[in-house]
Amino acid sequence: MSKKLPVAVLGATGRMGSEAVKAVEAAPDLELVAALGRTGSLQTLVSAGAQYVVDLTVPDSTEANVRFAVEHGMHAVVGTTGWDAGRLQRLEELLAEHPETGVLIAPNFALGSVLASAFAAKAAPYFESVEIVELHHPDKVDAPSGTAARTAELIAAARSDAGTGPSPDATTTELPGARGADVSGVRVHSVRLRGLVAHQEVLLGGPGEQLTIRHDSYDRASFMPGVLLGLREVAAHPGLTVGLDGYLNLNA
Ligand SMILES: NC(=O)C1=CN([C@@H]2O[C@H](COP(=O)(O)OP(=O)(O)OC[C@H]3O[C@@H](n4cnc5c(N)ncnc54)[C@H](O)[C@@H]3O)[C@@H](O)[C@H]2O)C=CC1
Ligand SMILES: O=C(O)C1=N[C@H](C(=O)O)C[C@H](O)C1
Repeated sequence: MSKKLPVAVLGATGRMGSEAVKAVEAAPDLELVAALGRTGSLQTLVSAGAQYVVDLTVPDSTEANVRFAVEHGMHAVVGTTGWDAGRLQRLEELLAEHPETGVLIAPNFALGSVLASAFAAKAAPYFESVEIVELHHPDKVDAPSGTAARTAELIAAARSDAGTGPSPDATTTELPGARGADVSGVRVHSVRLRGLVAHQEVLLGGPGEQLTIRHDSYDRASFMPGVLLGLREVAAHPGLTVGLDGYLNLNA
C-alpha cells in the first residue's frame, strides 16, 4: 500500500473539526499527525510532519492558518468561511510564489449542496426572480453563510452571462434588513434556529410558477466525504480552487 497522507486538522475541538478528526482517523489512506485547537501552535504542524492541513476554525484565523501552511509547502483544504475577494486575491499572490502547492476553499463540502448550487445557477437565467433563504443553527457566527454567498455569486454570474436583468422589486419603504442582504444583486435571507444544522433554499419565480431548490444537511457527517475528497485531490490541483465543484466534473 502506498504511504498514507499526513494530515493535520485545525479547529479540531469544534463541531466540524471533531468530525473531521474522526473521518481522517477512519480513512485507510490518511494519517492524522496533528489536531490543533485554538491554543495550539502552528509550529506543531511542522514538527509533526504534516503535508496536508484541514482548516475548520473561525473567519478571523483562517487566513493566517492557510498562509502558514502554504509558506511551509503544505496543501490546504479549507471549510472555514470568511474568504472575501481581498483574502482570495492575497492567497492567489502567495500561491504564485509556491506553484506546487494546492489550496481548496470549499464553502460547502456536502455533495448535495454543491449540486444544489450548480442546479440553481443553471436554472437562474430562466426565471424573472431569484432569492436565497439560508437556515442554520444559532451558534453560527457569520451571516450570510459562505454557501449562500457562493450560490448568489454563481447565480449572478449565470444571469449576467445570459443577459438576464435584475429580479423585480418595487420596495420603496423598508425596515433595515427586511429584504435581506444584497450579494451580487441577489437577496439572501438568514434564519438562525435551534434544532437546525445547515439548510438552503433557492427560490426561483416566473409568471405563474415557482421552482424551489432545497438542500438539507441534517448531520455534519454530510460534510465528511467532501473533506476526504478534498484531501485526496488537492495535491493534484496546484494553485487556488474555490468550490468543491472544481474537483467534480459537473458538466459531463
Ligand atoms: N465548508 C463546509 O462544508 C462547512 C464549513 N463550516 C465552517 O467551518 C467553520 C467552523 O465551523 P464549526 O465547526 O461549526 O465552528 P466551531 O466554533 O464549533 O469550531 C471552530 C473551532 O476553531 C477553534 N479555533 C479558533 N481559532 C483557532 C485557531 N487559530 N486555530 C485553531 N483552532 C481555532 C475554536 O476553538 C473552535 O473549536 C465555520 O466558518 C463554518 O461556517 C461549517 C460546516 C460545514
Ligand atoms: O457554520 C456552519 O454550520 C456552516 N457553514 C458553512 C457556510 O457558512 O456555508 C457551510 C454550511 O452551511 C454549514
